[in-house]
Amino acid sequence: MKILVIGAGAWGTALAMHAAARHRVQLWARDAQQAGQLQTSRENQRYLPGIRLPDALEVTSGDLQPLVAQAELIVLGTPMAALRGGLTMLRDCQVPVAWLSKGFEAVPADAPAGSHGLLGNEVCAQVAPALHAGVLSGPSFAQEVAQHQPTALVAASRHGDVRDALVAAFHGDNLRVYANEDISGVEVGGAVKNVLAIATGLCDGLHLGLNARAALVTRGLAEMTRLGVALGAQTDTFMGLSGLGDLVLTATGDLSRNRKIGLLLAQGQSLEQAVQSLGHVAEGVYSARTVLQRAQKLGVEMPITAAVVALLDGSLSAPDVVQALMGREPRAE
Ligand SMILES: NC(=O)c1ccc[n+]([C@@H]2O[C@H](COP(=O)([O-])OP(=O)(O)OC[C@H]3O[C@@H](n4cnc5c(N)ncnc54)[C@H](O)[C@@H]3O)[C@@H](O)[C@H]2O)c1
Ligand SMILES: O=P(O)(O)OC[C@H](O)CO
Repeated sequence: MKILVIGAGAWGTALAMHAAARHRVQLWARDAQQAGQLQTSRENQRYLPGIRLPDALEVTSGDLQPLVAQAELIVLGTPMAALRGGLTMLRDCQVPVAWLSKGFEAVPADAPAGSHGLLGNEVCAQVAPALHAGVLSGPSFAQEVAQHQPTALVAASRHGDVRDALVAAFHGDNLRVYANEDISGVEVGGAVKNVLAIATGLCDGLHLGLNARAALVTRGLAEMTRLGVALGAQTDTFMGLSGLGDLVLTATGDLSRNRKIGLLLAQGQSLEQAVQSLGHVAEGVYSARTVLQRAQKLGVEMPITAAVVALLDGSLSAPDVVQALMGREPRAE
């Protein structure tokens, strides 16, 4: 299969490396200089330092149209902020398209009252309704996939040909890919776990203990499920790879960029300092407000998410966040 991966960050590169063992894969970087450096040095020094790119992987840049015209599967490996543009560019494609982004679109600070950001599949329905598209998600640190460590992913789409193409492209060699039709559930899991990982990073950075972290993960899963079900998702999806699976990984795994943001905030860094020192995208920072806005519109209670938003906004300090969550009225589980 001819696969085009657009975006040479950590995750796009790791999946392109993996697929190159069995398919013809082109990895496209928007920065020609970066593409040239990857192609000649055989290493993505910025995003996956120390890991050699397979010889078969072609790294390229420049005009995307000829590459798009030849591809049998196109994967958008960019952050959520670039998804709308990518899907708009690909809207007339006749081959399956998948994105790797996990989040909701951020709502600009100057957006009119009542506006809210969308999940990837909602963006796709707006800008490319005829596209056969889906998402590849699940618990997966790029670094571990690039080093061939065992990983399980979920390919979610309403279109069977997209699910099949993703399984054919990526299943094998220590990577299992499960198929799921519930794309909204899979996307809500992937977006909300990032926000919750900021909360557990903060919790661990403040040394609140293992009991507190387990409580955040469990009550966070309840929040995630409530929002997903209100958006039309299946409850079972949240017990799967993109729900509980990715929440456990991201909330507890020190490779997580979202968790690192929480840890850095606990050390007293400002949000700007934390984001800058990370050097990678932490989608929870941009999605948190949208998650809360969608929840409020639907009448869904998400106290942990609300506390993370208040922390990111600077309206609550780290100790105040703990007080706000622990001081809530008792309620039934
Ligand atoms: N890194 C992981 O372990 C991992 C795992 C699963 C999912 N994801 C998700 O994948 C998405 C990408 O994450 P990442 O870790 O690769 O990010 P990253 O910060 O490592 O890299 C982002 C890359 O996207 C590129 N980019 C940004 N806007 C672009 C545009 N308009 N066109 C082309 N390229 C553009 C940047 O130049 C950069 O190369 C995020 O939504 C993330 O949540 C990441
Ligand atoms: O590093 P994070 O926090 O963006 O998480 C990466 C992946 O989404 C984990 O599945």
